[in-house]
Amino acid sequence: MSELLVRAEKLDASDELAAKRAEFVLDETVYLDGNSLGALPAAVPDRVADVVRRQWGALRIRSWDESGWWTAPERIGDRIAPLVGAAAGRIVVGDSTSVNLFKALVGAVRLAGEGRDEIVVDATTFPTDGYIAESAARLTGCTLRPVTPAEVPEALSARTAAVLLNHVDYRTGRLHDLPALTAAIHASGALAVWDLCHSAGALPVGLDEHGVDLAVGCTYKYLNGGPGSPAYLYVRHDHQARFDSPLPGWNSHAEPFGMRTDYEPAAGALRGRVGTPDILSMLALEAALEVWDDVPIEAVRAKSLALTDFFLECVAEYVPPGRVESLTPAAHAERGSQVALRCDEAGPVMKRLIERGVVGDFRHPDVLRFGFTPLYVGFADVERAARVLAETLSPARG
Ligand SMILES: Cc1ncc(COP(=O)(O)O)c(C=O)c1O
Ligand SMILES: Nc1c(O)cccc1C(=O)C[C@H](N)C(=O)O
Repeated sequence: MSELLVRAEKLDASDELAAKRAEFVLDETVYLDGNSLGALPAAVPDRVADVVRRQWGALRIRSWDESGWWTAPERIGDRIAPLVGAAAGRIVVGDSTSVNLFKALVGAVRLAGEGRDEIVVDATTFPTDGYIAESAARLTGCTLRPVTPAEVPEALSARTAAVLLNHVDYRTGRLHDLPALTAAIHASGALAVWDLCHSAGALPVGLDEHGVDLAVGCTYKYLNGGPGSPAYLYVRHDHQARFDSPLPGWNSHAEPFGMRTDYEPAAGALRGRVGTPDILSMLALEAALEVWDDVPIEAVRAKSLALTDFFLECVAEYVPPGRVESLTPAAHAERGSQVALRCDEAGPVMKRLIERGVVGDFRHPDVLRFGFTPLYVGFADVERAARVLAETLSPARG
């Protein structure tokens, strides 16, 4: 048995989160794609069956009250809140990340007020963020300034209304300095809008502590809510009374069943609601979030760093020199919960890895992406993934 495999087994034996794996539906596959679609928590199928058969099938319309359907967006928001460092009443669940980005960005420009007519956006961002920022800029009469996150401080000026950044970059896995960038944005008088898709559920975020103005995130990655599960919107407490959503709907009205022609926004984060929530997906997410009941996010972060450290070490040991190059920073303070390896022929290489039971993903043009979800990935999985990668890249051994 190799020295690394012996170490992997020791690390698994002392892993305080190891038992969590049993709360997920998994097989022999090494699943390193939870940064795209989280695995299925075992509690979800029965809950969904109950929602469909009893809540919808038997109770029908009564479930809006009796099964708590109407208040689900705020209730589930409160469940996500501690994972991203927010107090209750700051987060509302619903719609997609893309839609929430639109609400947050236009809302931020409206909060920034007169004279501020620029939106700064991460030029390396996940595409949807860039598209939404461009449209939000056009609709609000702002100019869009795409810059790299490192260039943000020098791009800020008295004209900046809002800055949209990713906490963790989807391609490289780089973790950006949310406290420092938020402070710099505030020093210029602008609002900070953060996309937490690749950090929520993988590491502490500290939204309230760092005074983040608005934030959005998806729930189908590290929060394991399921394909297309609803996203969320965070609105800082002292902005809530002035938050002017560009998508006001009857669900965010102060008196939804008053059916009034005039719009009066509800108080609190539920101002971020729009129309009828997607109850089946939302209640699947609620069941999925139960795995977090006894898990501190700090423990998840510690294991995540140990997993990515160990993966980088195994890759350095097993993979022939020069075949891959890590795009993910070595420094813990700059690393999310994934490792991105640049590799020639990355598409076919990932295809072969998947055929051999190691599932990561390929990102155009040359990136192998491996996501490490500490709730269900172990150290022996990591060793196996690096070993199979090495065999895949060394035809004589593969
Ligand atoms: C950073 C980031 N933002 C947004 C999205 C997607 O948003 P939506 O759920 O609206 O497709 C993703 C992933 O798909 C993402 O990685
Ligand atoms: N949302 C996705 C989907 O509907 C299909 C396939 C992949 C996704 C993803 O989430 C991709 C992911 N955001 C990424 O980081 O590349």
